[in-house]
Amino acid sequence: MAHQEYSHFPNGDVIFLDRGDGSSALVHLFGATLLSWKCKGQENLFVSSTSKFDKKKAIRGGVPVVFPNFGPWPLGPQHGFARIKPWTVSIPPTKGQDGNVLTVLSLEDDEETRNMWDYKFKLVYTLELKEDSLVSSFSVHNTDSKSLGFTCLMHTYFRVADITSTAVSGLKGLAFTDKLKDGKQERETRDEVTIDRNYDRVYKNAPKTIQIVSGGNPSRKIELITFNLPDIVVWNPWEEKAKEMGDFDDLGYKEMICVEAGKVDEPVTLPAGQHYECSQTFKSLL
Ligand SMILES: O=P(O)(O)OC[C@H]1O[C@H](O)[C@H](O)[C@@H](O)[C@@H]1O
Repeated sequence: MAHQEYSHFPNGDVIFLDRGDGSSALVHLFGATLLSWKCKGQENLFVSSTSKFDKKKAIRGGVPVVFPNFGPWPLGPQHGFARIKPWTVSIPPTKGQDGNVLTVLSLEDDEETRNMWDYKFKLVYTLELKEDSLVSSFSVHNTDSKSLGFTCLMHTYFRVADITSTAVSGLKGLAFTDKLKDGKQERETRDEVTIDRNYDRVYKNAPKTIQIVSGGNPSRKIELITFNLPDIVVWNPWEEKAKEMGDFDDLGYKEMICVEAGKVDEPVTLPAGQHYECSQTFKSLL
């Protein structure tokens, strides 16, 4: 758990949001990666104990920000550069009169990003910690004089006590692409999506609220509420692929499920001077 504790990191690497009532969040400035979200003292995110934290490779776990490309990218690294850039704190964690804590991080184009992807942009990532929820708002500002196109996604690794008693509900009837079957298009027929092997599916046009329910000890029930992030990726590497990844705990697949809200099926085209707003909210129902 050390990688999810504020005291584990050198000054300046992470920021800590604390309501003082068991509700807290920890964000690493490398990739603006949310490492921890606790509600009533209970951790709800998974971070691999073998994650590198070398400020080169994306952090394996929490919520890395995927931008400007989801998946393999001919212009740069898989899932884009936002998750491997140092972000700036625009507003440090600030407690309001309601006890909620807000912070704002940002990332702008630089020589390195323009060498891969020749656009000027500004990303603004606002996190607001409430008693039983965390609201993460993401906006992409096109500060260039030409149109730009992108996909984006919040790559959330939810912690679960037991993957075999974990289910995602709200996906029934949705068309999905199975990335493990060469992008075959299928339709979900189950009320509750459960996982018993390597999964990598992109569900399209999901409802704005879905639920991740997991049993075992502790049990969890989390609502994922999205705005302008219509697609949901469900991923678990399972045993063999987890072992192949140098930064993934061999047995970690039993304790996580990635449920990733994104705008990935159809890219956003953003005219010069415009911005795109989207958000995801985690709400603990227990
Ligand atoms: O290993 P990474 O680059 O972090 O990607 C991890 C995973 O991210 C998403 O869930 C993709 O759908 C998967 O295809 C990919 O394997």
